[in-house]
Amino acid sequence: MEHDEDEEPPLAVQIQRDDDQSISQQSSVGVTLITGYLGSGKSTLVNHILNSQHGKRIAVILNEFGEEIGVERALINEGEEGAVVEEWVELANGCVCCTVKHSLVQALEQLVQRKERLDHILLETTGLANPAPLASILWLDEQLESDVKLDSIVTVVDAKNVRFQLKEHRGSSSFPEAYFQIAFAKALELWRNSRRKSITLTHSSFNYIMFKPWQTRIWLEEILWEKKHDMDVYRCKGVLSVQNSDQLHTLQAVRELYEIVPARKWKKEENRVNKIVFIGHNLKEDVLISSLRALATC
Ligand SMILES: Nc1nc2c(ncn2[C@@H]2O[C@H](COP(=O)(O)OP(=O)(O)OP(=O)(O)O)[C@@H](O)[C@H]2O)c(=O)[nH]1
Repeated sequence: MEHDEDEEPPLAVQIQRDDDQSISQQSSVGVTLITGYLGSGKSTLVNHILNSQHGKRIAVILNEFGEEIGVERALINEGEEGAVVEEWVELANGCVCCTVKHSLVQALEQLVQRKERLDHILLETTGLANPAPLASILWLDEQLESDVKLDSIVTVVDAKNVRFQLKEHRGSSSFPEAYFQIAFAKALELWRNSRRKSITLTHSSFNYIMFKPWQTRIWLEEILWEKKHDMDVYRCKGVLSVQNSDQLHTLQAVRELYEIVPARKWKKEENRVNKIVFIGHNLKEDVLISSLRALATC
């Protein structure tokens, strides 16, 4: 091949780089996994983070069992200014550590591809999630590796009930979720000093009912305190439409402790619904439904 000795070599051209863009492409978004047993205070912690003045753009991924959808989000108040949550993703139909892994990966991919870059992602698991498979998704998935990274696993522990939760499974061949959640934690949040069955009371006929809070309290106390129907209710949570109130009320119970409190105003476009989730042993759906119906007709 002949070379023209006089030919000038091509000039090296400086590539103009948008520094901000290159930095943002290099750095990955941190994911904090918030785990902990049923009713330990995960949503309360998420609420606290979202309402703190940190100026960060945070997305929240909530994992709920199918029928709980909508309840969990109602229990987390978005900040007064409304801009604290950049994006909500609700993963339904199972536990994120087993059956909805694929949706989690998709949700993470979508979040990191957003035009507006996120500063952080909070992933709140169900109370019965084992964090190990989740940690491995966030560590090993090559496609995700460059965009998201596992920042930490925070396990919220209910100091009042943790001993009971751990003892309950002693001697059984399977480890309880509570063990795994604590074993994998980078940080333990100590709040408040076997598979369970979950029943969701949600029926179109309940949606037009406006409950009286004092009657609802009596109904709940009969179930939780007096064990009137011989059910072992570990956790109960829900949203209620209450008489003479424009506020959506939330119902929260962990064992015998419970509260029914106004959370926020019902939105104009929103249907006032009633939805209550029970988690425990020996739950009797027919008894719960009939006693709740009786309450509504009082
Ligand atoms: N006294 C007290 N109550 C708390 C504390 N943290 C949470 N709670 C209450 O415990 C109940 C359950 O709290 P959540 O934050 O909904 O618990 P969770 O872990 O998200 O519950 P699940 O999603 O069902 O697993 C609510 O009534 C909270 O108000 C705490 O530090 N002290």
